[in-house]
Amino acid sequence: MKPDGKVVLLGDMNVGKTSLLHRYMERRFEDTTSTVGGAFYLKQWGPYNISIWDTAGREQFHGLGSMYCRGAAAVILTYDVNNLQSLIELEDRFLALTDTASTDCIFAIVGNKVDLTNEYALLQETEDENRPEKPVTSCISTKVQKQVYLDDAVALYKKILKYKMLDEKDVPAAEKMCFETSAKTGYKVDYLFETIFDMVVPIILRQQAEGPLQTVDITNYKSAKRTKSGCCA
Ligand SMILES: Nc1nc2c(ncn2[C@@H]2O[C@H](COP(=O)(O)OP(=O)(O)OP(=O)(O)O)[C@@H](O)[C@H]2O)c(=O)[nH]1
Ligand SMILES: [Mg+2]
Repeated sequence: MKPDGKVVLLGDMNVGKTSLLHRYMERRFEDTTSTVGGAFYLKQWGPYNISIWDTAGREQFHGLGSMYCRGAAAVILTYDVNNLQSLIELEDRFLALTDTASTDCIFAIVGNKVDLTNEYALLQETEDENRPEKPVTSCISTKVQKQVYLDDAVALYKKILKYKMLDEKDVPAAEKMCFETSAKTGYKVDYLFETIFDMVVPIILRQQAEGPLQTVDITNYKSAKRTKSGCCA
């Protein structure tokens, strides 16, 4: 089965890429083990099958990153809001891996683990009451001051546009493409993936109009039905 489009999660080890994808696809937060290589889930979105690739953040697997990004319609650059270095790494180490992505690839920047910050209670209050998956109130009292703010992510988004030589008016606004999430509570996880899938559809249509997608290596295919997390060999 050949996916119609491809979304790739990139970012440093331990930022929560596997947990985000697991939360979205399996509706759960579980203990993970550090990813080895990469794995993908298939998500049906309307008439399209979108593959969502989880990659390994560990340095030793870095060489694989550009292979996973080949032909990608969207790249989700993930950092941990409590770890400034994880944002810096996105620019220093991961951005270059996206050179193999589709020319009209969209970029999202995602700060995960907001549940650990002292801002989280406030964020929850502003959440829509009718959301199907309301975040559970955490009882952890060891909240910390965030290390990375949305403005920092917006600044990175603008640097990406520069790097890609894209004009701000030709791409989605930075404010729309910078997200803060919690894989642990589910905060904004559906919103993140579904915003991106909607944006990927026109890219799929364009890719299909222009000819077949590059072949996707399915040796690491992970069925969406399987529940074991961290199983990426
Ligand atoms: N509190 C909190 N912990 C999280 C969250 N997301 C992930 N974690 C924890 O952070 C650790 C790393 O999560 P992973 O999802 O394995 O991170 P990863 O980015 O896939 O790491 P690599 O596979 O090594 O690249 C695990 O202990 C998770 O339980 C979150 O939103 N909140
Ligand atoms: Mg992982």
